Amino acid sequence: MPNRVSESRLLIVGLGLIGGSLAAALREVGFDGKIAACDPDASEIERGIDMGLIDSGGTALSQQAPGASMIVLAVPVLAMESVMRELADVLPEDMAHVVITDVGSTKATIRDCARRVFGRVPPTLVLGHPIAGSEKSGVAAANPKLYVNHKVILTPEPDVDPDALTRVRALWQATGAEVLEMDVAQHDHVLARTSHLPHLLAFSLVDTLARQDQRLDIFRYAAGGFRDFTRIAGSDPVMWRDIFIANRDAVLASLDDFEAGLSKLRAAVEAGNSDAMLATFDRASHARHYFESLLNDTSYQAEYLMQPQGQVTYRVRPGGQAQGRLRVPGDKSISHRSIMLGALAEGVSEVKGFLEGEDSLATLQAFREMGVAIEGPHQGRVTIHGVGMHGLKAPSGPLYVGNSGTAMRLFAGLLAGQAFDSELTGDASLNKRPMGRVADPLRLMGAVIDTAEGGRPPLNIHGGAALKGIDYDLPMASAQVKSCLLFAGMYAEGETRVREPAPTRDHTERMLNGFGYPVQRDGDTCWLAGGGKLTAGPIDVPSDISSATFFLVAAAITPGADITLEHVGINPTRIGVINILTLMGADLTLSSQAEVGGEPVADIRIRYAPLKGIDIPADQVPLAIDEFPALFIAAANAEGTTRLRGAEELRVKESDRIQAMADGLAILGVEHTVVEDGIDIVGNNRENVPSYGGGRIDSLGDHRIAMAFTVAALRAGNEIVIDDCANVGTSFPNFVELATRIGLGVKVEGENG
Ligand SMILES: O=C(O)C1=C[C@@H](OP(=O)(O)O)[C@@H](O)[C@H](O)C1
Ligand SMILES: C=C(OP(=O)(O)O)C(=O)O
Repeated sequence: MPNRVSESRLLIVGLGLIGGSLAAALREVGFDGKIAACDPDASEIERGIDMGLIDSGGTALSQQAPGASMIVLAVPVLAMESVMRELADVLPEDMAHVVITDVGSTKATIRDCARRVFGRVPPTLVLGHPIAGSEKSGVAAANPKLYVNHKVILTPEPDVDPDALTRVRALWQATGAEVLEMDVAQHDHVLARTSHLPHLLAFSLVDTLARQDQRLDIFRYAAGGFRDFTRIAGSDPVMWRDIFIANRDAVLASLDDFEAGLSKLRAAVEAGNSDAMLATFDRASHARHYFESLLNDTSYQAEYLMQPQGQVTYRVRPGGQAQGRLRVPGDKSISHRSIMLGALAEGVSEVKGFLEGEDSLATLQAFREMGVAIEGPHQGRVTIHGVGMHGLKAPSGPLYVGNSGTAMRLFAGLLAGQAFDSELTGDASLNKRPMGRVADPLRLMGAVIDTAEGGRPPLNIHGGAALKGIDYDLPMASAQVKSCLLFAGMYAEGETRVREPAPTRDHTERMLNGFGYPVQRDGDTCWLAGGGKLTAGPIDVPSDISSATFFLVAAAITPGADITLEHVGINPTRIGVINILTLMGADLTLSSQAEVGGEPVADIRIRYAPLKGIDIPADQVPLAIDEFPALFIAAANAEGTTRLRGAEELRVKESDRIQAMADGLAILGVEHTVVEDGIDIVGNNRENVPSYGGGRIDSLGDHRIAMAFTVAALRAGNEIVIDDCANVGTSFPNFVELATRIGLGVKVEGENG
């Protein structure tokens, strides 16, 4: 066993909480050597023996040191030098056989002591610091679990004896600690900020309040905040005095930073500057959650952005009804853009109907990490305190955008225009998707962007590039690429013009105009001039037609069905699904048409009518690009063949949607032929006979594949089981609830909690 502690006699000098807990931990793991202790307080030694922690001990180092194979110095930092001097006297000239280590909270002063006492740091002296403790002191408080899952930092000198280092590591690993190494200066700098400064503040706050006249009341009524903030003010005063003497310079530097931050906050409170206060509290609150997730060893994304990523399986009963009135969540494309534009605007934007799905929440979080104060979401309401076109701050790490191609591509355009460097990364599905389509034209504008091999994420965007407008012919019909370039164009010199091979969703153009940033259009080309600004305003996000589609198809294929979907966005660049279903014979009616925040909306009623196969018109493909998984299910329930061509873009979505759907249709027994840019599907619509069988289908983690096959079960002969459905939460968090409400039998398996 490499980590076995094989010391014959361990001597702990200073039998307090730290030394006593070390002895207790070693006892608990069955350490078979002798443990002795030396402490000026004879009663502590007696107590240690009574507690069974040590075998022997005494107050004189000259009697305890000889014969020890390892000595742990667990005395206060300022006592280190005198202890080392005594050791130098009693230990033999050649100290090669005794390994010495310490537990001091500062390292440079202890290294200096060693140099003064021994002439150099002996190779068998391994300086260390267990980051564990408690406000309690004395051996009576010894706790065998004190070090479990705590860090112990070793700060060995470059010429350390490797055997000594191995033995000290083994000692701490045996207590359950995680052992790290760093150099002395780094240790002292880090500890000044993470431990010494907070202790100083806690001592100071309690002392200040305790000196005030009404201190009894203050302590009697002090609430949890006081208790939480000041627990460490109960720590050992001598030890802490020593630490502040020993680590003076690093502590003062961190105190300067703190005082600067505090005086800014003071000014904000004084002026009643609510934006400044919110921005600080919001950043701090998220940073605190981030630390907590680090401490708990879970990833930030896993904890805050993603549903538990365990395997989620939908088990869907064959048959069922499709009846009712529903409102599906807010539009994903508009939700992303509302945060992006609201953040860069001047003023406060109030958003209603925001999609609280993982994709749009990841976008919101990314802006928080760039210093934007955002309140909510609370039931679809979000308040964004815009920072202006140049007000974003450099994030402290990579920006994680989850599963969302839209976020990564639109962010790429925005970030290319910033003064700071940034990195965009996503989940396993997104990290396989092509980003050259945005990186290439952005480079033509002067952006400096690195991608992984094959133009895949992560994207590293170098700040400070001077962008120039370009005139760009999109090689594919993509609203994401168009929007990316328009966003970069706001930061570019001159005009940025984008020509589309076919119309794609125009939310970016509408919303920019709504925020007072003029975007013009002539035929297939739209353009804007750089250097403008955005003015905050209210945003009303309509329900997402892409989410509504699953229920449109549910009703279109289920005899007797009648569903009304309320307040759905019917932007002409998004209604391919309405046009295609109508061509297939579906019975659709629109009512309550209105315009909200520059986007048309309507209630859509759909009643069952038998469907027939069609050739999908090429011009409808970009207008229904996200709706094809569901439309393939409609096709499987339509009499005759439905033919789709010109849809190669489907191959680079969250999955290869042509292949993923074809594989699922094959399992259900639906006849089909796959081609590079589309598919032929041969369906049936005999009312009293199931259209296909059942089976187990892999959604490949693609939300739309999972939801499409859920709806397919309405006309299946047997149960459909769909694996890997957790990502439904990216676009449609309450899908199962609404599906159940209209009459589908969905059982969710494997969800945590
Ligand atoms: O701009 C947008 O919000 C979107 C554009 C489309 O992608 P492409 O631009 O890649 O076609 C669409 O598939 C995506 O769900 C959202
Ligand atoms: C393709 C989609 O989204 P994105 O590209 O943003 O991941 C989608 O929602 O179907």
